[in-house]
Amino acid sequence: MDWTRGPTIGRGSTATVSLASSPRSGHVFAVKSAELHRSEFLKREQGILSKLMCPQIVAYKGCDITLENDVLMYNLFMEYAPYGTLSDTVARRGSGLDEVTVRTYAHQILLGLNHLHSNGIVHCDIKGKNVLVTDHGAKIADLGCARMVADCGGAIAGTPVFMAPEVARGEQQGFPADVWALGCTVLEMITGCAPWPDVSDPVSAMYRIGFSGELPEIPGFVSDQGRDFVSKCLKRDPNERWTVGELLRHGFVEELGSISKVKEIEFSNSDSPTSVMDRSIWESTKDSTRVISSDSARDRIRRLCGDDTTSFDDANMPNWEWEEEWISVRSNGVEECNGKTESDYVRKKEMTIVAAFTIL
Ligand SMILES: Nc1ncnc2c1ncn2[C@@H]1O[C@H](COP(=O)(O)OP(=O)(O)OP(=O)(O)O)[C@@H](O)[C@H]1O
Repeated sequence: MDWTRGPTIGRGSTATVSLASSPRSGHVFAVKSAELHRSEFLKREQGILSKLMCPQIVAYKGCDITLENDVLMYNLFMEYAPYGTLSDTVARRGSGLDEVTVRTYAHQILLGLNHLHSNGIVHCDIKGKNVLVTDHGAKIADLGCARMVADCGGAIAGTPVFMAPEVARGEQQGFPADVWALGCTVLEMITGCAPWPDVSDPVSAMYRIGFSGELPEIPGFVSDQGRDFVSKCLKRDPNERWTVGELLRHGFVEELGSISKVKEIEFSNSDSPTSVMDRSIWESTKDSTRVISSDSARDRIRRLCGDDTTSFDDANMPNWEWEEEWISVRSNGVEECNGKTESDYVRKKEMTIVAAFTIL
């Protein structure tokens, strides 16, 4: 497929996301790209996203490999979310969202999680920055950390302040860990801040979450129903935490206003790009934090402080071009994502520990 790369609309720790369009159909979509030799997360995301079809999960539209400025790029195509992430929505508001909106988004995230969990997939990195907002509501995105629950043995992944206690301790990361992260995401929507706002770095966040016995604070102004919903998500013992199925029947999300009400509230003053002609570029996600590790919590936390940590700080980040112009991209004969041609270029590399973090 021929397609045209547009302006960059987001950057994460593992990839850059651009607007894209197909000259033939005129369709606009998003393309998430990484240099081929650094595309492990993106390929994993493609493998999972391509098997899913759910209105509350960002829609997969294909993938390819391109040669751009002599660099092989792995590209994952997906539906374009014109309102950016849930965190962007909260930031535009400048404070927390009203409760009807929070309930609506929480319900949609639950529906997306229900689809993942019913297919045996744990997302492992639910947070406002990984939920996209579209005309059809909230959609779960960034499945780069996702995995089959059966494969959740040793490795843990995610963003420290959204980690469940058992994840921070390096013990397990199953479906209940996504539910904890959902509770944190609801708090993010309510307060406008990530949970544990007083922790200054990922290491202390993980110690505190894993070993202190504390819970993130629920503000006093939250309704009884909202407080109860968040409390059911934020049980420190994963066996006591409610499942996604149970939460879908909780009064906080069971009866909701229509999505058009949310759109009216949230999108009326939106400055997000709404068409391919709008060159607004969202803020970079520099404060995004992801840790993947397969050793014990204490070892891992110690390692995160030490020299053998692989840290993708600014100096180590891929040198992404921030395209200001639309660029025509052709697959250059390397069209198969999983075909033989790719293996000619991929240097297979075992990655047991990846820690990518900046100050929260
Ligand atoms: N489909 C999309 N439509 C619009 N914007 C998007 C889309 N996908 C991603 N973005 C933007 O790009 C940013 C980075 O995307 P994403 O989180 O998937 O990358 P990542 O490298 O996996 O991030 P992380 O740092 O969490 O690992 C998002 O925060 C969002 O602003």
